[in-house]
Amino acid sequence: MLVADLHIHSRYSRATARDMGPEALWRHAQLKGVDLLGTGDFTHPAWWAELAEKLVETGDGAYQLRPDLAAALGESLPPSCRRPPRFLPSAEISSIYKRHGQTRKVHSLILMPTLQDAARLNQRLDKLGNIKSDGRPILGLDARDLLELCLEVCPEVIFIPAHIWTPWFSVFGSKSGFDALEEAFDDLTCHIKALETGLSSDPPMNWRLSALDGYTLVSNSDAHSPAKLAREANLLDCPATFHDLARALSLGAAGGFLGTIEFFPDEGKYHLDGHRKCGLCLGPDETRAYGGRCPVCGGPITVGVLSRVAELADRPEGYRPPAAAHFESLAPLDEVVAEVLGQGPATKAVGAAVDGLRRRLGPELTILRQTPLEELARAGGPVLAEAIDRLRAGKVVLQGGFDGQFGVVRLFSPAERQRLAGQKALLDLAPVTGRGRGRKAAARPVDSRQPAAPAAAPTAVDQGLDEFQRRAMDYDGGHLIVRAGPGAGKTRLLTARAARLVAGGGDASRLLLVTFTRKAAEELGQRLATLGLEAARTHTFHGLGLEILTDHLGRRPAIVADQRREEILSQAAKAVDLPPGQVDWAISRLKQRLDQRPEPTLAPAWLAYEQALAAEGLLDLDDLPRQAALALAQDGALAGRWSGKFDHILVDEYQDANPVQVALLRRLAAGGALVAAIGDPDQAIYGFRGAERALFADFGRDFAGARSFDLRRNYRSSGRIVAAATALMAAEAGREAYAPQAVNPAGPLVECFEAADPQAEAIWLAQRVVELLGGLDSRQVEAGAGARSQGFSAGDIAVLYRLHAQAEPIAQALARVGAPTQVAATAHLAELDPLDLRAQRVKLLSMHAAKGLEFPVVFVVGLEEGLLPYQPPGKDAADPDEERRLLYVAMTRARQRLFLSRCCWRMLFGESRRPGRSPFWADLPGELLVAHKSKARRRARQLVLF
Ligand SMILES: Nc1ncnc2c1ncn2[C@@H]1O[C@H](COP(=O)(O)OP(=O)(O)OP(=O)(O)O)[C@@H](O)[C@H]1O
Repeated sequence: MLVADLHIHSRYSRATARDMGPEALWRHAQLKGVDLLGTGDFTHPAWWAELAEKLVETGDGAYQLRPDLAAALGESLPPSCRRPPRFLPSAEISSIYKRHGQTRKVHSLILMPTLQDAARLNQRLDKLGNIKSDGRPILGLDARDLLELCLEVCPEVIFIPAHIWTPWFSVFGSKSGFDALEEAFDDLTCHIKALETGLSSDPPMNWRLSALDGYTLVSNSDAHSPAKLAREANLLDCPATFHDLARALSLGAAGGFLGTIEFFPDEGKYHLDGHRKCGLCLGPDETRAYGGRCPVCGGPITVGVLSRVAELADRPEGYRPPAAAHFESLAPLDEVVAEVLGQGPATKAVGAAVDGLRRRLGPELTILRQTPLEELARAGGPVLAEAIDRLRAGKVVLQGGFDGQFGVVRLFSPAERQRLAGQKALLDLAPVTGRGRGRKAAARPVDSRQPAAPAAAPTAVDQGLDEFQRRAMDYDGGHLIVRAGPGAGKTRLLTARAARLVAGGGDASRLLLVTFTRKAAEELGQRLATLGLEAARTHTFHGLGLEILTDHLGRRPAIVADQRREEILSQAAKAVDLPPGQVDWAISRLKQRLDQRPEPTLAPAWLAYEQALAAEGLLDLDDLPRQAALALAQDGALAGRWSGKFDHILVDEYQDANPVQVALLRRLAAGGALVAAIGDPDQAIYGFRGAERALFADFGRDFAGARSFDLRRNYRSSGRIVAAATALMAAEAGREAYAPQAVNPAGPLVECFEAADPQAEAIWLAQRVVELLGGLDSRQVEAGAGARSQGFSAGDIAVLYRLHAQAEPIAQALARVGAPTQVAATAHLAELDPLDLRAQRVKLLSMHAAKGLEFPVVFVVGLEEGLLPYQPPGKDAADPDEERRLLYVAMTRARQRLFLSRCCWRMLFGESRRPGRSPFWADLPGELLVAHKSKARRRARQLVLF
């Protein structure tokens, strides 16, 4: 028979013993009596490398410690315990994500046949999240998608939902789990063969759910130190190989799965309900009587495993399914000896006694389970024999654990213990009454499941457009321009208008939608497709230019490759003695206008650049819309074809238009197409690229007879966020009044933080993220983050900054707390793993890149002089009005929570600086803000921006 412990952690996981290395695992497995051990943490690159170096394949589907290492260590083991374990690559992954509108935190145990398979999985995971910062990585990947990925990498994978009942981090957990496996794993549920019951539940509790009948119930230690190995384990009657294990888990008894070694579930940290801070421990009935609220402080009671099982159970307590496997409840040997000796389990005396017992009798599990009582008495005295006899018979006194506090197993009553302390003998002791739980779960009727929270009723306005949006959607009297504030539903209006035009008899293929970025065009295209409008044309200005030019030339124009363009630019820059970057920017700006005329200082470079491109028959990207507009003006036949091509042209983000783009639109509309432009001049942030905000106001001049509409409602942000952002804009000198109105309630105050330095800012931010997510691991949960949970997932949070260089310390601080993080995707969508798009992570991106997006929670960092408005050294300061609009865009991305921060010290452009607050800070009304300040910290000099 084999003892298998499949779930442990290495020293690369948080809060683990330093000696959790392959050698110590090998040694302690033998002291405990474990034959087959999961390596734990194969996802961690350093641990994987150590395993690859120190383990060798057995040849039949498992691993063993390298013989030379084993030989060197063998001497340190008592001969009675020498039975080297085998290893299988294992890992645990924490998935934290939103599903069906709720934050889910689910842990999964994964076993792979070989380290090479593990490496292939790691490669994929590495792209989806941070697997380097912790042996048990946290990913924003749905547990179902994780299973899909594992199956893709290795169809034989063993995937086991871990400790399925723990409240905070499991598939059935009361705090963030599901009510059924199918809810979590959907179509892939059939690939799950086994469930790990965890320390706080034992098989009889699980037998109460008929839904679990088909699964093998496994138990593992989840050990963080060698001493805890095999505190729970599996008993197998099969060879110690991956495939035999997989077979046993899938077939149960028929495959050689004999049963499990269990903790008394009462000892687990979450067996009963309670509130540790208030010292309150409750049984399921009491929790219900208190309505789930702590009677001392009014906070939520942490509902433990017993209650949660009772909630989902469809069978009475005590039911035993016919196919149920055997199980034994034990306590660790050091705890038993500690009670016999009346000393703590970690004391020297207990350690020495346990050593002695192992030397004489063999591994700990053998002592606890199999050694005859007489032999135990001979080796350890009659009290020990009595203690182990009681343990085997389940005659123990239990005090249940609750809300993160371990329970207690006692083998002797207090009176017995007192007597023992005096006489060290047990001969005349009356037996303790049979195994009793501290509290029992009341049998609950089968149908007493809590009904699922009713989904929020859709409001009438949710289902469509409001009256103002509708008016703009329906208008067909000519050109129109819609001025709409942030969160006013511009995208919604755009697609609705397209759908309305087609529904009213329009031809979808004569509909053109124009956006500024490829990403926006792709998203819009997808939305239109869901409305059945695949035939509508969705283009960027560049894409449109390319099509028109292709038609004009009768072939696709050749576009200069990036590298060649750089060479040409640096040649051209030599003609004027300017840096190539500056020449690039100046040339690009010139090409945003039709009537470009370079300044004399730039003219030689411009000429050299244009001649070089022309000599090779190439165009650059800026040429596409520009040359297209020129071609339409010059080539009558072309103009004829294109000016009649569309009935309607819809343009998003019109405040970002430049003169070339407007010219192009005018030529396309010359045949009678109606142009509908939507935008928000307060969000014009691309002036530095040549966009001209004034074109918005000039729409009526460019498109005669245009009617203008105003959308003032803000559907996105809470009232205080809207008020703060509006005040920011209202402070701009000489600005016409424009006040969006929040549809949502006021919501919480905007939180502001003044940090000593970027590191302090990053740490503060990471702590807020931990709270918003309700804790990412059990330490954080037990430190109170769980109770402060606000129901957000990592994907709900964005951190926005002015310069990319600000991201680094924040990404590091987030990695330290284990938050799944993604620094602005640089890869093009097509290059990403499809799961990448689904992974839920805290997004770090520039304020510019956040344009058009929205997030429940937004942090805007670095509100300082020099950064906002941006003032690069030796160059002109950025336009302060445009910088104000940029902050406005950033703040208005937030739906529910907005955090603003700045640093009092920063290394910027190689200079140590003590920047004051951004001047915009003063424009935010104090009554909307709540301020925090960091304690003085040592400057983190290593944090250097540039
Ligand atoms: N009529 C409406 N009823 C309810 N919700 C709406 C309505 N119109 C828009 N919304 C919601 O308001 C939010 C903002 O909409 P959208 O992203 O289209 O705004 P936007 O005008 O493009 O904003 P921004 O310019 O700030 O990027 C979205 O969550 C959208 O679903």
